Amino acid sequence: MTAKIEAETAIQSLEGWAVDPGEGDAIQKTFRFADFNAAFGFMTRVALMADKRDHHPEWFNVYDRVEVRLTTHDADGVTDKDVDLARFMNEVATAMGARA
Ligand SMILES: C[C@H](O)[C@H](O)[C@H]1CNC2=NC(N)=NC(=O)C2=N1
Repeated sequence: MTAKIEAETAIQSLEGWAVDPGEGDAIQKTFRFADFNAAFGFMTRVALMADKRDHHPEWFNVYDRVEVRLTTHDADGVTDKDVDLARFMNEVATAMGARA
């Protein structure tokens, strides 16, 4: 199993990510896109990679906004799997023209 790491440590190398202030160890980020098409394109690309890695995001979409929360359920906290998926999301979001 992947080892648990501090959420504060996890976000250090991740542009735009923050420690989730809610219950449980997790990291979070809200992505904004040009429209629903771009937001859903982002979600589609991420979903395929997440399933391939067997590591799935918690997320919520309204129109051009995608709110993401990452945690590793099996480890009951944040792990490198979350860091890797967060980094992939940042790359895809940039490619999809996400707003800063
Ligand atoms: C059985 C299956 O491999 C596990 O439930 C996987 C699926 N996706 C997962 N996703 C996340 N975010 N955390 C997990 O611990 C996890 N575990």
